[in-house]
Amino acid sequence: MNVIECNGLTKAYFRKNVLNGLTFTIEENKITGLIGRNGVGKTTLVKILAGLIKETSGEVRVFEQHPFNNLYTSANTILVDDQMFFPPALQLHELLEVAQSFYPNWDMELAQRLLQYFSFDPSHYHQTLSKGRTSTFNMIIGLASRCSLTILDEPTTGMDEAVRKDFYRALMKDYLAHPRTILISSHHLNEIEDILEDVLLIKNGKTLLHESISDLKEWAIALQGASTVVQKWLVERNCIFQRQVGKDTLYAVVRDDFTKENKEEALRGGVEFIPVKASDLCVYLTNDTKGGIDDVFER
Ligand SMILES: Nc1ncnc2c1ncn2[C@@H]1O[C@H](COP(=O)(O)OP(=O)(O)OP(=O)(O)O)[C@@H](O)[C@H]1O
Repeated sequence: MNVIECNGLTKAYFRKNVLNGLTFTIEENKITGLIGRNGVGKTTLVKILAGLIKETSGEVRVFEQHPFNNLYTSANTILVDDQMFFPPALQLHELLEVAQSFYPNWDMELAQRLLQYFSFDPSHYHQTLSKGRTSTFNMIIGLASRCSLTILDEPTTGMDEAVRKDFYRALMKDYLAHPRTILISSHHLNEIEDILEDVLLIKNGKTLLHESISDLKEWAIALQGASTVVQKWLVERNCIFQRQVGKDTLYAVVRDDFTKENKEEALRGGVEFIPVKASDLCVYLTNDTKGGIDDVFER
């Protein structure tokens, strides 16, 4: 079953389209990374999916229903981000009790164990927590709610390295024990790629790529060697990224559609084939220039 279906989804702010005909589906019980550059519309998209804002046009379905102001989808969806609002008069332990009354799959034991593990004082108030502690508490709510659709928008903002690692481990363990549909928006694909099954990459308000992480790792290949030789292999290929390495060596990333024979010939000519990390590929694909920041310094 598809938990999320978007078809030609657009969202405009002041007549300017942020989402521009976004089409994709997400199946149930998968962990998908929502990846895109700053300002591409990730938060806008997850707010639409969580029913907090309304699309401008196109179709959006969550659990086969329109999510905006929808009680069914909101009871089965949680959006964890740094804008989560909690009643300021309630202490942390009271917030857990309120959450328990709202989310049907809430696991109070897990929430309390995590609260203790991360050394929270249950009598503290949410608005007095530091940035990293706020993210950690919000993540506890996100995990313990066990919502069928769990959306995490930049969930590790402000967390230190140790807490980030604990968070991803906790997420993975709980997901394996209680599979659900998880959508994680993050700038740090390298940090989350080990736990992802799929990657949804957006650019210019559209789906640029929606692949399994294993396919993404083999989607492209880098060629490195003498510039003239590498250039020969770039003819009639769409070069995704290229960088001069040293005086006469070129590093170029292309779609990996080489045959075995092609590769053997290139290797004989001195070209080295280097795997491209999924996180690097996403950066290259979403760059507006082929050489990244180096282009700024080229004249
Ligand atoms: N309420 C709003 N009113 C007007 N413009 C908005 C509003 N919310 C977002 N935008 C604009 O929409 C664009 C997309 O913003 P959004 O926050 O969805 O991007 P994002 O991909 O989550 O960015 P980041 O990675 O930097 O968090 C930005 O140009 C932003 O300025």
